[in-house]
Amino acid sequence: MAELLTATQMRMIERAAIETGQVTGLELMERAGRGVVEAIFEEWPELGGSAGRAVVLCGPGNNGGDGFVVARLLREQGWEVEALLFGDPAKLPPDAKVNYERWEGTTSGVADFVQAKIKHPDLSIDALFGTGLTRSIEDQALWEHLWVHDDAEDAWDMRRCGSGTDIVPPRTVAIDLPSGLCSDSGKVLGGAFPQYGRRCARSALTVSFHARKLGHVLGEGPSFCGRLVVKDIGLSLEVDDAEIVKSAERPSSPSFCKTEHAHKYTHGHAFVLTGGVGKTGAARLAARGALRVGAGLVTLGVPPSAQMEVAGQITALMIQRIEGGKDLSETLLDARLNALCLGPGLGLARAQDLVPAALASQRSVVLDADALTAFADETAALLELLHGKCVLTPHGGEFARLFPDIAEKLSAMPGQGPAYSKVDAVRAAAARAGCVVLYKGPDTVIAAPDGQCAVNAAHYERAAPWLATAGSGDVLAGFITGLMARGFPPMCAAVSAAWLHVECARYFGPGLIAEDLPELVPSVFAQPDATAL
Ligand SMILES: NC(=O)C1=CN([C@@H]2O[C@H](COP(=O)(O)OP(=O)(O)OC[C@H]3O[C@@H](n4cnc5c(N)ncnc54)[C@H](OP(=O)(O)O)[C@@H]3O)[C@@H](O)[C@H]2O)[C@@H](O)CC1
Ligand SMILES: Nc1ncnc2c1ncn2[C@@H]1O[C@H](COP(=O)(O)OP(=O)(O)O)[C@@H](O)[C@H]1O
Ligand SMILES: [K+]
Repeated sequence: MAELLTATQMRMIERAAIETGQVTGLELMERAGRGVVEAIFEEWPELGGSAGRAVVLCGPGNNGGDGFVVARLLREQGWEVEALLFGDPAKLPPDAKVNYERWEGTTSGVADFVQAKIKHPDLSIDALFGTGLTRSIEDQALWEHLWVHDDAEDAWDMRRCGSGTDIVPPRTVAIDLPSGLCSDSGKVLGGAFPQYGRRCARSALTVSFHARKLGHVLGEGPSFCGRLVVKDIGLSLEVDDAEIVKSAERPSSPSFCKTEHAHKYTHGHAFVLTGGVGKTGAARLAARGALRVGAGLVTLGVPPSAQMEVAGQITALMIQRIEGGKDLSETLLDARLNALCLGPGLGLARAQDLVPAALASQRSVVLDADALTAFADETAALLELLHGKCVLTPHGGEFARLFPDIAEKLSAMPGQGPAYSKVDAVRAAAARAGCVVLYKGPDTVIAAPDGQCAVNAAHYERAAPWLATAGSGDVLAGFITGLMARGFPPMCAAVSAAWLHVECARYFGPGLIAEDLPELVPSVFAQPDATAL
């Protein structure tokens, strides 16, 4: 699986490579700068044939050092380049200082920017702060220059008139991270000036090194990065760190494949509980999802009032009357019913009755939607009943109801970096719940109580905005239930289902509705090379 690194982990990898003599810090910086220039010409091939004009904003650390490498390499290609340094050259860290000296060009201080020779550059490069940003940017002159970078050309005028704040100007490049973004959380750390609000430099292209950082995929990060390119700088990823967060991808083991000689019960029997009459659609979507991911059998547990409604809507699915918790406990005496799904359209009263019976059975259980909300006022009681075979699938509102203190920490304005992230929050929630928690969103984070964690990012090449449609979360709950019925361990089921969910949406594209999702599973399964990006 691809790793998503924190700033500390990236530094560990870099340090290990330097200390074992594989490479010097200076060589890494050179490779980083070369990677940025390469990415720029890959992104805008039209810039390759001509000598353009570039402004490079360099910061006081190694991110600034990368900037000086880029400045030099562009100049070597005949570009007119102006470098601006925020900070004291004498205080630059050693490798950055060497590259400052190698630059041998004029370097203005950031405060002189208004006198800068190059107006409306072809490229504006943000090498101010990368993984070393630890606090908010308090220098107003610097902050205004970030705006100029962000606002290159006409966007500046539009913003001055108070509009166009979402416009991404052309050819702005961030080295490693857009300055102002916290590399571990994707939260905006930089610039808390009342007249500008809390903002971060927005770039059209972000070029990072070795691996994605968490801040590229979490929270607001993707909206500031533009396109994200990761360049190899020759580091190896052999870090034995259980803390490392993975990027969700197609499972290899257990895999989605079915063995040739198995029969339907080998693949498990999923049981999805529905709400009352007029409220059964969500559970039917989940059940269809469970069937499509390969559960051998799927049965809907319906209250008597909804029996006719459900019977008229299903074919391969089966139906079983479940009036209340007592019925459910009796039904679950059949040990073949091995994975349960409660929540979609269940209704709060019915959830309060059925969830304790479901959890007492010690089966694999997915709790979603109403099954979570029903316990908002008695979370302690729910936490008491949860066990290691459960998966909770809250969206933001449900998460805040179940874990209000954690949600508050997550939404607090960060003062210092690294800021408390969605990864921190979901890990804390999973540890408290003693089971897997999948917190939905374009940056879905999945964590287990032992700290394992994965992010299923629907961003960049994997953007899936059409998943924001009623009922798509119900299908996801069904996917997880179906995979658990098949014997996938909870964490693996949740990560695989989240990955599949986004792949289905990408396969369909615009116009997707929740009903389409289960029907797209065969197409995604048939694509051997659908990969995590
Ligand atoms: N690791 C690797 O493998 C590789 C890393 N590489 C590159 O190095 C970058 C990381 O470099 P880095 O650690 O020097 O941090 P960086 O982002 O330059 O900032 C630190 C400086 O900013 C300052 N500062 C912080 N916050 C501030 C604020 N709010 N307002 C004002 N100042 C503030 C801080 O000051 P201090 O906190 O020390 O007072 C310090 O001076 C990384 O992103 C990548 O581009 C590549 O070369 C390839 C290999
Ligand atoms: N912008 C988006 N990009 C990608 N996925 C999204 C986006 N918005 C929502 N999703 C996904 O869509 C699903 C919505 O689930 P949920 O909020 O429970 O809605 P519902 O209850 O209507 O099914 C989740 O899996 C979530 O991760
Ligand atoms: K930067």
